[in-house]
Parts: sequence; C-alpha cells; structure tokens
Amino acid sequence: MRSAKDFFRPLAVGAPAPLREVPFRPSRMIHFFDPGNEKMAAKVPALVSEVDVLLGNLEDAVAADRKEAARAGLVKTARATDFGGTQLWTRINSLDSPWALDDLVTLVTEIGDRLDVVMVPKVEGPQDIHYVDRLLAQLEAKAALTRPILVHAILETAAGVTAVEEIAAASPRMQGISLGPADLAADRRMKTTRVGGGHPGYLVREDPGGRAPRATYQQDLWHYTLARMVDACAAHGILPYYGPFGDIQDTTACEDQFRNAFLLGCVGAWSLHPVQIGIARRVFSPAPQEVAWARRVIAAMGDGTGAVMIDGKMQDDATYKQCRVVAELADALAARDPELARAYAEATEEAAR
Ligand SMILES: CC(=O)SCCNC(=O)CCNC(=O)[C@H](O)C(C)(C)COP(=O)(O)OP(=O)(O)OC[C@H]1O[C@@H](n2cnc3c(N)ncnc32)[C@H](O)[C@@H]1OP(=O)(O)O
Ligand SMILES: O=CC(=O)O
Ligand SMILES: [Mg+2]
Repeated sequence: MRSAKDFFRPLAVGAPAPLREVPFRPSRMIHFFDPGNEKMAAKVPALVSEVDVLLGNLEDAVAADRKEAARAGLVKTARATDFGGTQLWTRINSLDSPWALDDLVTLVTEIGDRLDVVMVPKVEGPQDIHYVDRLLAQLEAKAALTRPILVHAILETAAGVTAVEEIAAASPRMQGISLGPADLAADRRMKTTRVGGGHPGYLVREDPGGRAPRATYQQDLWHYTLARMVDACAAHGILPYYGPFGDIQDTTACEDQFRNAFLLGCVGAWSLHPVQIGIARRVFSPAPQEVAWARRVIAAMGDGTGAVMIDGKMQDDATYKQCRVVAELADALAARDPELARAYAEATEEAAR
C-alpha cells in the first residue's frame, strides 16, 4: 500500500501533480452521444451551450463493430469543437474488454488536453481505479499534459457496491461516481428489464382491516444503493450522480427519479436524449424560492451560530449549513447560467420585500 505522504505524488515521472480538491464545476446533465454516429456527432456544436457536460460514449450502446469508429469520431469531434466552459468527458470500454487500453492510449495522447474526465464502467473495486490511475499518469507524461485527467466510476456491479467507499477513496483523481441501474440490475440478478425507474411489483401494502381495496405504494428500488453511494462520495470529497433513465418518453418518471437523486445529494444525472437535458437542468438547479429562503436564513444567522426564528421555524447552526449548501450551489450555477442568475436575483429581492 502507498504511504499517505505519496498519495498526492504523480504516478509517472513528468505527469502533472494530482489535484487536492475536486473542482466543483456544474455537471447537472452528462449528455451522452455516440461519436461514431455522424448524425448525432453533428449536433455537438449546437449542444455545447445547452449542457454542462458532453460525453463521448465508447462503451455499451456502441456496437462491437463500431468501437473504432466511435473512438476516431471522438478524436475528430474534440479537435473540431470549441467547448468553451462546457466539459468534455468520455466513457471508455470496460477494463475486461479488448478496447479499453486502446481507448485510453488514443484519447489521452490525441486529445488529452481537451478531456476533463474519463468515466470507467463496471468498476469492481479500488484495483480498477489504481490500474487506470497509473496508466493515465504514464500517458499524461507521454503527451506532456499539464493538468490531470480526472476519473469517474460507474457503480453497476454488486462487487462495486460492496466496495464503494474504497472506490471513492482510491485516488486523488476520483471526480465522482454514477449509479448504473441497468448493469447493476443484471449483475445482482434483479428481475427487472428496465434502465432505472421503479417497478409496479416492488411495493408495500396497507394493513388489512382498513379501507378496501387495500392501498399499495410503489417503493424505490434504487434508494439503498443511491444513498450508500452518496455517503461514500460525500465522505471522500467527490461528486455523486444518478445515471441513465431509459424510458425516454416517460419524462414525468424521469423527472421524479432525477429529483429523488437531487434531494438525496446528487449533483446531476445522465441525459441520453435531448428531451432529458431540460429535465436535468430544471431538477438539479435549486428552485429560486429555495435559494431566496437559504440566503435569508444565512443573512439572519450572522456568523452561523446560535438560534433564530424565521416565519415560525427554528434556525440554528445546522440549518445554516444546509442553507449554505443550497446557496453555494446556486452561486456556482448562476455563474454559468445567466437565466438562472436572473431568476435567483429576482426571487431574493422578492423575499426581502
Ligand atoms: C445503460 C447505459 O449504458 S445508458 C448509456 C448508453 N446509451 C446511450 O448513450 C444512448 C444515447 N441515446 C441514443 O442512442 C438515442 O437517443 C436513442 C437510440 C435512445 C433514440 O434515438 P432516436 O431513435 O434517433 O430518437 P429520436 O428519433 O427521438 O431523436 C430525435 C433527434 O435527436 C437526435 N438525438 C437522439 N439522441 C441524441 C443524443 N444523445 N445526442 C444528440 N442527439 C440525439 C436524433 O439524432 C434525432 O435527430 P434528427 O431530429 O435530426 O433526426
Ligand atoms: O451504464 C449504465 C447502466 O445503467 O448500466
Ligand atoms: Mg452500464
């Protein structure tokens, strides 16, 4: 095991030093596109101003005989596009596939200066992160990169879930973790055939003796895993995300799934189709009234200690900290999103009247 003192040393001579803090950059939607699909790739320039993150997907959803085309398409798109403040990520193929090594070698040496984050699928434990960590350092040194590429793990195997804390802590490169409900369901042998979302059979039923018919309430299949992942991420200073919602037409259930994740601590989710971009933007941006309230509590709490009453509700050090979470997120998003900045300013003025 490496000494704690070595944790922030580069893993290859000439590689950039690891970051000490994960920079918070808005990432409400990680928008997936297939870079080998010319029609989809042609939409990237128009999407740059619409999304926080564009992700060139090389893994599942790209057919085996299209892997090389997708990789080459990503190199082409990355070179041809001005991303401005929008992040460029990629999802490489899984580490047990014949493509993962070439994905990393090609992308880091060809477009490493444009890539912010590499998403690694089917992570089973810290050993997978250590492998990618060392390889990235070697390639960054070779490509003379001056800033480290960060790593994002998908939590989508039972082994990964049992090791989620160790995965989150595996490297200073760790940027975040996404829940991957589709592969996780298969790996756990769950009896669902959906990409995220609930299932009408997973429910609790009202006790007998009351109303007839007895009411049933659908339960959330993903709550346990998502909550566990959020704790692991928060404890290790990295960012948690809900992953994909596959029923593209069911925008209502998509919004519900995203909102549950937001309220539980996630900072974003994946958008698989343009229709999910606006949903993620709406859900993962705190509501203007919440922001106005948070700012009001912060202003009333002074140095953040003690207790005050506002509108009949007790506020103290703990609610002050909750309000700071909301207000700081709002400030970070407003810096990128002028429309949101205006809505927050208006709501704050209104609340002060
Ligand atoms: C479990 C997991 O691993 S999830 C992650 C892997 N999966 C993915 O990445 C899937 C990404 N998304 C897609 O491949 C597609 O959205 C699909 C296959 C789901 C649906 O595609 P389509 O059948 O073309 O959808 P639809 O007809 O509604 O598309 C409307 C338009 O949006 C475009 N579009 C669809 N998805 C995207 C996208 N992700 N990015 C950019 N444009 C897109 C289509 O090209 C189409 O363009 P057009 O109007 O010029 O013809
Ligand atoms: O990759 C995502 C998943 O849900 O599987
Ligand atoms: Mg998957």
